Amino acid sequence: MDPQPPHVLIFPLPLQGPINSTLKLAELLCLSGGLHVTFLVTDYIRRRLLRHTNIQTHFSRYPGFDLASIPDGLPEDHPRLGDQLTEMFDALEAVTKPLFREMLVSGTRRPPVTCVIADGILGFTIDVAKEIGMPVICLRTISPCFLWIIFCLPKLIEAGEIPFKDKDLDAPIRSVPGMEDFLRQRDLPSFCRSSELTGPIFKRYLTESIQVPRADGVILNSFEDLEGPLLSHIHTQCPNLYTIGPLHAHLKSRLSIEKSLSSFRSTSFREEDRSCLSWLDQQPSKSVIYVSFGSLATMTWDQFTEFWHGLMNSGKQFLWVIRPDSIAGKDGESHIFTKLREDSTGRGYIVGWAPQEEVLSHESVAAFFTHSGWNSTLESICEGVPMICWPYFVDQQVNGRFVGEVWKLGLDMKDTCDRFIIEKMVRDLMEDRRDEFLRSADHMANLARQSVGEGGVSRRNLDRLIEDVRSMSLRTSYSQSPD
Ligand SMILES: O=c1ccn([C@@H]2O[C@H](COP(=O)(O)OP(=O)(O)O[C@H]3O[C@H](CO)[C@@H](O)[C@H](O)[C@H]3O)[C@@H](O)[C@H]2O)c(=O)[nH]1
Ligand SMILES: C[C@H]1CC[C@@H]2C(C(=O)O)=CO[C@@H](O)[C@@H]21
Repeated sequence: MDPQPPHVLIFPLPLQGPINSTLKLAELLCLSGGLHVTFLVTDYIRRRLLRHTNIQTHFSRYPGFDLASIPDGLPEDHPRLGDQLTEMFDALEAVTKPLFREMLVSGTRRPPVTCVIADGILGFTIDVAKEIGMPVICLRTISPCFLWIIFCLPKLIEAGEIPFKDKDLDAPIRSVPGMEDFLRQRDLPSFCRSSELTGPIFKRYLTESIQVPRADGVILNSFEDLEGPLLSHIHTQCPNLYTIGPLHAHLKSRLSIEKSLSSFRSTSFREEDRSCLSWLDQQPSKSVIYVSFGSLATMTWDQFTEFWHGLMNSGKQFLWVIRPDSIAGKDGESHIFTKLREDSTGRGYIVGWAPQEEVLSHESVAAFFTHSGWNSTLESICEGVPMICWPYFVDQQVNGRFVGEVWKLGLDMKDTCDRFIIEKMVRDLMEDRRDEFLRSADHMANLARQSVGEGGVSRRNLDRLIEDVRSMSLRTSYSQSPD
């Protein structure tokens, strides 16, 4: 049989965070030339991408690119948010898995798919690929430090370190190699706490610790200078690692070489309020703290008021992203935020969704109050913006610990929400300890830039990934029924 032209089908977890970074990978593969790339999203996500982004116009420049979609088995009005996410995973398993298999074996994709790159939390994609003899590479859009904790879950259980028995959240955790000196109970994901150890999200991650090492390779959205010795630990589980991040910076670096290609306007499937950029233009240099907790995190009204008073009492200018669905019990009550904008006497500016990468690169932004989602963390690192971390769930707890304790790029405020602590941390980061954090933030930003630049390690790892995808495609021997 003649060798197939390499055709990669990329299947991200259908949520804003994972899609942001995976779309960057898709474009990097398109830029490499000679690869067909199918980006597979759910029908729900496709409609939102088409409504809120210029994805079709943008990718029309790549003849080998195709945006495909597949049902996720949920009703259109399902929130696909918060604690209903387990319903999303169940529906993907029950409804999407057989359709995904059919898509691969039916031969309807032209040219036939020769390699799958899928989010490692979607374990069924590995099962299907292995069943039909298709090469499969896992992409993990969460932090490598969290991925390593996932791989250590069996060890943590065996050592009796999870679930926590005495709930002393400052008690050290000793069963994660490479983190013995600084990991505490409170830095583990919330699903490790006894009430959730039998929950669906814990079981999903426990499965992941077995599934991901079955893949032919694992792609990490990070860079070797940031992760250091941790990668050698992950390597014991996944010998074929491609550390090619930060993906957003990597794509920006490649596009700057192409010159003729403008970068993607936005991958957000929420309407961005770009008026915040005009507000930032009116602020003095390095005078603003940007506050944003990602696409999934929510807070109570009490927590919101603590943040409001803490920010107002800090005396600093603040730009705050408050998604309409992010405050419990206040869903869609946007009039509250209009009034808050008036009450903040010009000190604060509130939007429902911001062009975050542009905000973080703006001259007036000095600090980032973040939930420590991995995309936000990398974006802040690349812009040299110090962080205050207020993690919500999954990888964010350990990300916040690495930012505060290991990389020294900011302060970790986890497990508290008090207006006086918020005020003090904002002042520390923007005044009293500003120079200390700026030095380490500038240094890490330079290392990030070098890793994705000409000759950089992430650049070389991407070249290896592309070569491996080509050679895997030559070996793809699974049988496909004719049209
Ligand atoms: O107003 C906003 C707020 C965010 N963003 C962007 O949205 C993305 C948010 O991603 P992330 O910071 O990773 O947070 P989440 O949306 O919460 O991402 C989920 O997915 C990530 C990657 O898998 C995980 O690391 C997180 O913990 C998980 O919550 C980033 O690219 C931001 O630039 C905007 O464009 N505008
Ligand atoms: C809500 C989270 C469950 C799994 C996803 C995830 C991951 O481990 O890939 C991290 O955060 C969110 O994107 C999802």
